Amino acid sequence: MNMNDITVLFLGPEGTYSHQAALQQFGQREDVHVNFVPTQSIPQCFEKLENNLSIDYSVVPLENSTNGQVVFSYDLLRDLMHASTERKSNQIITPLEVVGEQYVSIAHCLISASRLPKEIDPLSEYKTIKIYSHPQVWGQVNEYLTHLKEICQGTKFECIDTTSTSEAVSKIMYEKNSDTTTLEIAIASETAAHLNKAFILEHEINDKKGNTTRFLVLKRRNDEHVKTIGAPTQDRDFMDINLMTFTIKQDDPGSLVDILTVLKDHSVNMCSISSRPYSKGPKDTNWQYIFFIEYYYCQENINWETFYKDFDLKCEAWCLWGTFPRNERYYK
Ligand SMILES: O=C(O)C(=O)C[C@]1(C(=O)O)C=C[C@@H](O)C=C1
Repeated sequence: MNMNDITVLFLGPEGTYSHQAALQQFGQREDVHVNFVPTQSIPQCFEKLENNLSIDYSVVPLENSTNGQVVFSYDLLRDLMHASTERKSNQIITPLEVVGEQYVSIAHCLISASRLPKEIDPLSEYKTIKIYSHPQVWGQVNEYLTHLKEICQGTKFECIDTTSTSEAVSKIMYEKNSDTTTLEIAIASETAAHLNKAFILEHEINDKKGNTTRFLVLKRRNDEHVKTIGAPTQDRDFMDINLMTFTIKQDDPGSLVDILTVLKDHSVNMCSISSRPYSKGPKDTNWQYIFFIEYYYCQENINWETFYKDFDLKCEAWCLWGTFPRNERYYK
């Protein structure tokens, strides 16, 4: 492999929405050769990037415009913060950082291994219909599945999780089902159907047209070799975003408000906030949370040094995941 090659990991196999995100981020590059490498799970996108120096980037889904957080990714960010031992005061320095974001349009199709006599009409003839897809998808096609169940009143439906949407198509194509009373179908993109030479029974079955998933681009922190890609630049029209996670002094009344007041006092404009359950160890009490915030990072009028000092005083622990340019697709 050439020194100028870069290797990008994504949730595979080819044809997933994560693959599409990786192509959008790196596919146009003419200065380097990009190797796109599929992996089997979102945890592997983190683990391999951290430990395998031949991997330069990972692209992971973060949130969907219809059904919200991709909890697998949120929890992996949380767990990595928790496992990291490098610390400056209350700031935790993780081995991975975020250097970019991507937005992919989600257009799910109902897919079968072979052509059915009449698109979706004959589905009611099956005793059982097994539908395979990535768990994130069920909340994106809820209304469609309800409608399908109404058409097929006598049919038993089973929704089966796969590691990705494209993997769902591979499953129905290559794992032969000899039971003629059971139909196995998948929900995935048109690209996944074409790559596997499968048949599309119905296009655009997601409940909301314009459904979009947001992805993060990760790399090893301070990896100079790949520093240039996705790093914030000064001469762009788009804003830079910071992603931060933090935990609060749980039993102090007003501790979350105190932290958010630091943003207000420094005129830092927050653009998202969410939380996930958090515990430091098996003996920890339930109902503790880690918070994820994003804010616009523009230099004008803000003294970032004092901002981070004040932030550090109010948090139990915090981690700055990186500064990255707001992707132009955000505005579409
Ligand atoms: O299975 C895929 O195709 C993926 O890339 C994963 C994923 C996700 O986890 O959100 C990506 C986009 C869609 O929202 C559904 C699934």
